[in-house]
Amino acid sequence: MTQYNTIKAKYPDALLLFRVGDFYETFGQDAIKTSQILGIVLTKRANGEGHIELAGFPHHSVDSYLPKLVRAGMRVAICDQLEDPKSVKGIVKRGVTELVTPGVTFNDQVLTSKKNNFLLSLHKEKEKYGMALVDVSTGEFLVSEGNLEKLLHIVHTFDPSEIIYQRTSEIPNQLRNKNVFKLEDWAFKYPYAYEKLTSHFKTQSLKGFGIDEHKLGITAAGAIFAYLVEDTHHALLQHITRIQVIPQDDYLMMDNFTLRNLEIVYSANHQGKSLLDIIDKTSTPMGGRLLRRRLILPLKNIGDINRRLNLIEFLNKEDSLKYDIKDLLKGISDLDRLIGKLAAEKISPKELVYLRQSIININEIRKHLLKFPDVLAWIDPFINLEELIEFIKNHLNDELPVNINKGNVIKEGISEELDHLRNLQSKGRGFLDDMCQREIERTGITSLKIDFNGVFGYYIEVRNTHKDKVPEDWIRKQTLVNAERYITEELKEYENQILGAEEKIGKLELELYRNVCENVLIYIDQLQENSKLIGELDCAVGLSDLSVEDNYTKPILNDSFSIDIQEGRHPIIEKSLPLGESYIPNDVFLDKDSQQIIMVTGPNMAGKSAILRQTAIIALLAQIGSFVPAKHAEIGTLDKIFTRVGATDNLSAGESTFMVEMNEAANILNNISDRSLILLDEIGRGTSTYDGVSIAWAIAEYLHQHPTQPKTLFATHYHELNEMSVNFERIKNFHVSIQEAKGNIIFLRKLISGGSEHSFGIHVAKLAGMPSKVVNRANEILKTLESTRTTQDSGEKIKRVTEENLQLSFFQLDDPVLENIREELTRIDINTLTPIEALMKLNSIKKMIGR
Ligand SMILES: Nc1ncnc2c1ncn2[C@@H]1O[C@H](COP(=O)(O)OP(=O)(O)OP(=O)(O)O)[C@@H](O)[C@H]1O
Repeated sequence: MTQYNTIKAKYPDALLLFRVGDFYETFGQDAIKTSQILGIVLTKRANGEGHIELAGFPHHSVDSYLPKLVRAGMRVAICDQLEDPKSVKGIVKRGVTELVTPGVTFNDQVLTSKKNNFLLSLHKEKEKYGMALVDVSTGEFLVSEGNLEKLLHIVHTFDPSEIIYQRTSEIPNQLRNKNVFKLEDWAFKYPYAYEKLTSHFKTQSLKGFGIDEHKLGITAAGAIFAYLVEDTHHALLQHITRIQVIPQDDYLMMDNFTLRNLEIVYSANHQGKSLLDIIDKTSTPMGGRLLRRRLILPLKNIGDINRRLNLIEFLNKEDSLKYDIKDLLKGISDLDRLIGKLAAEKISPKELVYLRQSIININEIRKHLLKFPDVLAWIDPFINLEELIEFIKNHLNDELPVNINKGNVIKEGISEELDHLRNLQSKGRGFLDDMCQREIERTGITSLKIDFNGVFGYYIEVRNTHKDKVPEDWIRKQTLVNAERYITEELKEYENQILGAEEKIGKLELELYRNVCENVLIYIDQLQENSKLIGELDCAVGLSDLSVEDNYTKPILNDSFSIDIQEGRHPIIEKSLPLGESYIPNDVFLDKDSQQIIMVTGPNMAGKSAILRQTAIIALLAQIGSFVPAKHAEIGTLDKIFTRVGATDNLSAGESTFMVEMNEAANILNNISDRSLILLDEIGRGTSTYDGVSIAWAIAEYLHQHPTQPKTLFATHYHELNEMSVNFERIKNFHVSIQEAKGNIIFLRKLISGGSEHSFGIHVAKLAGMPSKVVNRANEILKTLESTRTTQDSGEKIKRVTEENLQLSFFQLDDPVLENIREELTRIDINTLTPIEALMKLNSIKKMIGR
């Protein structure tokens, strides 16, 4: 326990797995947590005066238990026995060999194959943040700098599993619910960072990486090295071969709200699907991760986008080639992570087999592609790794065990010594059989046998009845009840050789295996390059399949300021419609100069939001270089997409819904550009009608008059906004059509030019099962309101309707009650009252009169 306490004191924030014999044990608070998370038994053991809690599991189960602990947000320090217990007297030396944290792990069970696992390091100076991101499992290493908004955008985009920051600085509120870890100040020093990075990359300066200017980013990156090497004991980082700046200017920007609202990588509800879920048909982890990255960082450069599109088009045409490639892709493992494990000396022989197979498949793909030289215009050539394949083939056996200790990894003919020892080992059994036979003949003891145990080694066993026939040169070693055990000189010598051989074979194989791994590591750059290309090719193959299966077309990207989509569809909704229903495609045309803002009105449930979102998603898919769900799409490239939806709840952030709505709208207005696409969905609805209409009107006006003239889709129930098109030439009215039949409505879901008069909200309330009393009363009020052309006097009208239709005469009531009711009624704002609130008000009025 003294040894345990000393080690534990060095890792107060981590859960310490303490190796004791064949078990990993936890003690005290760690044991309580471990037993809760893993559902294993918690025991107590006497400890000095009191008791200490204890929970443990067999060491071989660590691979299945460790991920559960890390997934539960634990930092786990693995403390191993550093020497062979057989070779020492007293307490065996122990030490922490690895600290596994949510953001630093190679464990396949903790990692998600199609998602990067980033660790983010933050360094703040004044109001500016330096950020560095590393995925230790794949070797990606990125830096960036910027204000809080940029930081939040990076966090949302890269979704780090863990954040490290300086002990003396404050973590922004918005990141408090993440796994955060404070690091000592010394780790965040620029000279330290510069030295660490240049010595890791073996360069004089960081100029070659284009990050030299990013002082804060470099400082944050240095802290990553401190954390990996000093804190978590991951010093073997050869697979981190470069550091890159996140070039934000190259990408189409979407803020957090937009990423969420368009359900790009996460669906809004648990059962739902995200855009990524719908379009991801990749076969490899590299392809899956790249597609995710592309979706959150779409391109702006038309040339780069077209390279991607042309590759998909090519694959669509070359069907049989695509089929062959897809088959080969399926046999390619997570090359990036295998390379990571190789560098960290954590790769098992079995995984080396996967690596070998992956390279073989890549080589086959390379050969296929060589037949089509045109492809080189769209994807860089794969590097020929035939030599490496040969090397692995020549050094390792075809079938390899999971664990190197199982042996039989290195091929015959590689090491003379190994072959000799193996020979000795395999001949061993025959030697013993021969000796046994010889001794039986010499002594006449027919039941004599030769065996082995851990205490005496090899021995000859003779039953007591034959004791008298034992020759003199045998040395007695042990007496049993019915038998005696002997050793001989010959047996001892054999034992020395054979036992030594086994141990030597183990050691030698391990050494040779490490050698092989080191030699494979020489090819790290080529392997990483091929892995990157596989990601790109896999993305293209997946998107090609998607375009064929779901009838997507190749978009045309240009420098114009318009978006012209014909028969566009919403890719997620079209996949989630009930059987038998098909998505109704729609045309959308937006142009900076002629049709800058489209005011979309139409009944509730008609499909207004769907049209807004599909327009953004189609543009976004086009800019990641994917075909799009439309008959025809011409997109003047966008640099920003903004979306705002009126009155979404954000109570958890401690802000009123309307405040959030206005905050976010303000953010849009302050950041627009001439290549922005803005979706405003019922903006203003979170306040009273008058305020709402006024704000919505003013926002639309502002966007119209803004020199950048950003393209905007504006869905609204404020039909008053249709009047804007009279005075604002680039605002055009459209509505989503419905058909009325016998008091019911049929949703046609077609976007048609012109405004609409009704919202049919009451009809939707009826569909939703609202009590008929409320529905009827709402219809009554609606009729009166509709007879009023202007909104100004509608309140008056409602009041009149209310007074005329009340069945209860106020004059029958006592005066104080009457006063209260009058007051209550005057406080009601009918324009913002929902049917449910109306019912509740009615109920409270009833209570006032004692009913
Ligand atoms: N073009 C379409 N084809 C088929 N179904 C559609 C289409 N557009 C929308 N829908 C269906 O109608 C539902 C409602 O659409 P949406 O949310 O866009 O309506 P809305 O007009 O914005 O409604 P509200 O004004 O109440 O917010 C969608 O969830 C989808 O199931």
